Amino acid sequence: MKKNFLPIAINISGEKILIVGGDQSAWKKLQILQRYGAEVEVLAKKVCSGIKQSGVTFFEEAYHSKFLKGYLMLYSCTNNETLDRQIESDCRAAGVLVNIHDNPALCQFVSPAIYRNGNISVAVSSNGEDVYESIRLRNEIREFFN
Ligand SMILES: C[C@@]1(CC(=O)O)c2cc3[nH]c(cc4nc(cc5[nH]c(cc(n2)[C@H]1CCC(=O)O)[C@@](C)(CC(=O)O)[C@@H]5CCC(=O)O)C(CC(=O)O)=C4CCC(=O)O)c(CCC(=O)O)c3CC(=O)O
Ligand SMILES: NC(=O)C1=CN([C@@H]2O[C@H](COP(=O)(O)OP(=O)(O)OC[C@H]3O[C@@H](n4cnc5c(N)ncnc54)[C@H](O)[C@@H]3O)[C@@H](O)[C@H]2O)C=CC1
Repeated sequence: MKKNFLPIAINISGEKILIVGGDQSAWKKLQILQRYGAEVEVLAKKVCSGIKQSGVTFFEEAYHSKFLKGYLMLYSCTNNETLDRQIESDCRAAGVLVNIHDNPALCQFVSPAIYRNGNISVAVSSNGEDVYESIRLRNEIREFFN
């Protein structure tokens, strides 16, 4: 079935977010989430030094569904599609909102390209169909405001 993603703005203050995966994609995702003050934790077999030095709580372990307790949402940034499928199904069972960073077919929600200025956020999403167009348009919006 074709997916339809509804743009919403969700409060993350006081909520915990888990990133699975600990390399460059996870690092980029962490930096975006931290701009919104999210309380992020990272779980990966190997966590890169940038993430380790950023001060977030991290677990250098293999993924297991037992980790899912207490999170509002989870972003998977692994390099393993079989694992991502497992994570998606575990999250749905546990009631944790799930995003698989490079696989819209497995995403319960997708991440927009964001322009932020104080309380104003403009979020561009392509229904998960064309991320490059979302980024291009966000960059035009940034130019428009600056
Ligand atoms: C579905 C979605 C899932 C999700 O992540 O939620 C998704 C999926 C995919 N991304 C891919 C590639 C890249 N994505 C980025 C970057 C971003 N991707 C983001 C969102 C989304 N990406 C969601 C859809 C959003 C929408 O609806 O439009 C942004 C906007 C927000 C964020 O990640 O938080 C963030 C910009 C952050 C910023 O600038 O602020 C870069 C550039 C980079 O990494 O620097 C590359 C190239 C990397 C390279 O190749 O080097 C591919 C492979 C495509 C292909 O090759 O064809 C897929 C899979 C596919 O499209 O099928
Ligand atoms: N680096 C980038 O900017 C981009 C990467 N990608 C894709 O995204 C994926 C991730 O890329 P990178 O961040 O470069 O990561 P990477 O491929 O270097 O590392 C994957 C991460 O997942 C962790 N991991 C793997 N199996 C695990 C398990 N069972 N339990 C816990 N953690 C596990 C690893 O320890 C590592 O931290 C790859 O598939 C890559 O092709 C896509 C677009 C851009």
